[in-house]
Amino acid sequence: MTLDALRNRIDTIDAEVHALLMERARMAADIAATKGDLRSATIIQPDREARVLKRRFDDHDGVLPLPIIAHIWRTVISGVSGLQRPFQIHLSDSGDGVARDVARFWFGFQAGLVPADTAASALASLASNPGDLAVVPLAGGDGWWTGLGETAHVVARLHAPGRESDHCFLIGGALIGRSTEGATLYRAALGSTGDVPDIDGVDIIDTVSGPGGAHALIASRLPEETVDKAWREATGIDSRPLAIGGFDPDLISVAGVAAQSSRSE
Ligand SMILES: C=C(O[C@@H]1C=C(C(=O)O)C=C[C@H]1O)C(=O)O
Repeated sequence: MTLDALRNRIDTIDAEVHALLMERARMAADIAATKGDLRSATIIQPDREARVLKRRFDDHDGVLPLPIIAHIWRTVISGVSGLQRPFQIHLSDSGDGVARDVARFWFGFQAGLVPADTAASALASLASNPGDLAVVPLAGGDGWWTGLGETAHVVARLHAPGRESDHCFLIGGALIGRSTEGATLYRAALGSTGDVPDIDGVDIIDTVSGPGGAHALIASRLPEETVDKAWREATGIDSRPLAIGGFDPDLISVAGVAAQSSRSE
């Protein structure tokens, strides 16, 4: 085939892909109408978004590396979500650009980013803008996650391709759907010694100690009651671990595989 003929074929494919994308985007209005109240946490649903993305990863077979597929779909999902209810992303960046990279990869360049000086101020912005999201790096160790609970919750653990050791948490305001699949995250009190218990099926993600005592950020796929009982037994503390969100470990591991495949190209 000549170059012109090949380019004509690309033009035809582009028109088809574009028309299908617009058809998907037009569905946003019907979907929002079905969901009813626009001020509800059903508008942006991290569980459904994760399932859509994982289906693309599972079906993937072709020459385009997975991170490109992930980025395209994340941009589309972000756009379709924004058509239902506009939102902004509050960024707590420790100066290394990790949170910004993660936000751009997962939400595209069209998403409005609002820089925040600290994780705490990004979370405070969610309290006054409950339909917004925040991207906050775990690194830094100031235990910002102790501020999660009523007005904000973890909806995903993310990283940008090629930066898979730099985890960020995606935090949703009160009007963002809660993740119910995968692992639940808890804020759990530690004893005065700060000793961290070793419990099967419970991962310790971070610890912090401050004026309010020592706390651990833990993740588990076990039922809440099981985590509560095991934690109380192991620490001897009469305090229920507080669920502060969840994330899908499978999603991040698939994205990790995606990142590796891009590096080996
Ligand atoms: C379209 C929906 O709304 C949002 C957009 C999604 C998408 O573009 O696939 C998925 C979940 C929601 O965050 C939906 O709930 O299905």
